[in-house]
Amino acid sequence: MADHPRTTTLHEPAAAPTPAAAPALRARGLTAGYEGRIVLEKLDLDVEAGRITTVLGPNGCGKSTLLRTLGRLVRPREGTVELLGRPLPALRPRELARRLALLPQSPVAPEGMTVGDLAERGRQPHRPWYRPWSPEDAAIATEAMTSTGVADLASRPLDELSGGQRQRAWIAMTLAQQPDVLLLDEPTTHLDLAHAVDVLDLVVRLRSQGITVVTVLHDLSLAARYSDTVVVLQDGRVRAQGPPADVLDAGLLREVFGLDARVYPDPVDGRPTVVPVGHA
Ligand SMILES: Nc1ncnc2c1ncn2[C@@H]1O[C@H](COP(=O)(O)OP(=O)(O)OP(=O)(O)O)[C@@H](O)[C@H]1O
Repeated sequence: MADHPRTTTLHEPAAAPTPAAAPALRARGLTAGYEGRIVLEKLDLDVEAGRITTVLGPNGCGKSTLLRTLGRLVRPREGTVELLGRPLPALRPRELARRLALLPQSPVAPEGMTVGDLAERGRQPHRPWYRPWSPEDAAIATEAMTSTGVADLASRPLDELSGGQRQRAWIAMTLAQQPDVLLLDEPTTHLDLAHAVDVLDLVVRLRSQGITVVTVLHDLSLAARYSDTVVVLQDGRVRAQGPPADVLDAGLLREVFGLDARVYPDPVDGRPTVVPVGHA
């Protein structure tokens, strides 16, 4: 009997394409928080693959907690999270780190660590203990620094950089990790508008490489400009989710943020621009 040609092997799980409709992240009935405090309650969320999703909501509403739970830094009390169709608890730490990178709000590096050291750290999940540092690792780390504009700073210690340079160095580390899904918690904090736009332009480039990005932003107009989807949190649940133009209106901003605002469509692309007027 003739052999049938094999198109896939058991050793190449990545070759199996994710169905287009499958979300990159799926949370169901997610209840999570900290000792004595529930922050997210029975939250459901689908994050579309290959898109930019931005989580919005007032201070303390649980945006970071949501990102940390999606990234398995906080273990849910109830409910499930699936990453690319697989339950988070089923993933080994190294495998999770190859698929998902989380950049927290205020990451801390050991004293004296350079930008180059940090980018190299991103390669750790791809290097088993028995495999030495390879030219491929070096090329990927360099590419990550180049795409974030910090290659010239490779030998500089992080603690001698400006806030914007440091932020881009951390993003370089997550890129060297080559994740499918990138969670960025307030990546534009401390950045002036031009540098914030640089970081968000980079996020757009990552999307064009097929990376799913979930970010937290406070600037509603920037969120509207750069996001495919916005997710508005209130009382531990998703209050609204969809394209910015469908979600961000004056009524929602009043109810969720207690903000009186005028929302205008941009004359060029129709994306909403939020002009705050005062406290609602
Ligand atoms: N490690 C922790 N231990 C206990 N409570 C925490 C911890 N981290 C956050 N919280 C609390 O959980 C709630 C949600 O915090 P979280 O940081 O998720 O909110 P956030 O929406 O990201 O806020 P912000 O916009 O201010 O960054 C807050 O009441 C906060 O005080």
